[in-house]
Amino acid sequence: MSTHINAANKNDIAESILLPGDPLRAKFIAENFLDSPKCYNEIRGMLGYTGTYRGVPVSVQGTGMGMPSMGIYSWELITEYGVQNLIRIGTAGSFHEDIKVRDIVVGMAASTDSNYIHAFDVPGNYAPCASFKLLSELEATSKHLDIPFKAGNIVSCDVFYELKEDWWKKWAAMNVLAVEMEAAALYMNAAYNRVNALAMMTISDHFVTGEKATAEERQNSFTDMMKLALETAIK
Ligand SMILES: O=P(O)(O)O[C@H]1O[C@H](CO)[C@@H](O)[C@H]1O
Ligand SMILES: O=c1cc[nH]c(=O)[nH]1
Repeated sequence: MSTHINAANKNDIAESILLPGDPLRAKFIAENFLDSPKCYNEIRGMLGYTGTYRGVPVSVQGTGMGMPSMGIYSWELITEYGVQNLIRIGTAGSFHEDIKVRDIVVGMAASTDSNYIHAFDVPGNYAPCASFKLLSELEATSKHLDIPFKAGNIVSCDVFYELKEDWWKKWAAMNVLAVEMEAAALYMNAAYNRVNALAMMTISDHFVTGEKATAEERQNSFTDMMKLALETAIK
């Protein structure tokens, strides 16, 4: 048991885990994709489950919104439960016309406006990046399942409701693909602890066209991303 996760034993959580921000997305995945799922965490309603996917143990854990919350869950999963492969499956807002709502975007790197890096006291600007191992496995899975994704730099922001309407355009000018709120913290925690992390997001909002997915879609659909993540997790 750790401060925010009350799994009884270390072995109650698998070595590979999917991390949606929304705990009800975790429940949906457990109920629709895992065999014999068992709920190991209900603290704060941040649901976590372990089951098997095609015979291999896999867990799925809600992480909440924002870097402090992702920071807490990923740190406890890595340092107290020995999790080795952490795959965020989130939603994001697209900055580019050719990256559409329901497309899947993978963060090869995660720029950020947060100061989460202060915890590690590096003497310069740190570039949080994805695990090459997981990214290579995802690429193979994507070809096999014929589920495409776009990979590039994303940005993890602290503020969802920015006051300046065109705040995102400067990130878009640097070819940053999309915004979400957790990947950078996940990548930093994983790097520091020498484990593998990858963040993939389905586009739910579009900054250019104004299109938006519904809350229900963000919770229960986006199943292509779930399949890609599960197949990558069991490699
Ligand atoms: O859908 P999730 O995984 O929560 O991800 C995105 O959605 C939330 C904002 O609505 C933030 O957590 C952001 O990163
Ligand atoms: O952080 C996020 C997630 C989805 N859509 C956004 O606009 N921002």
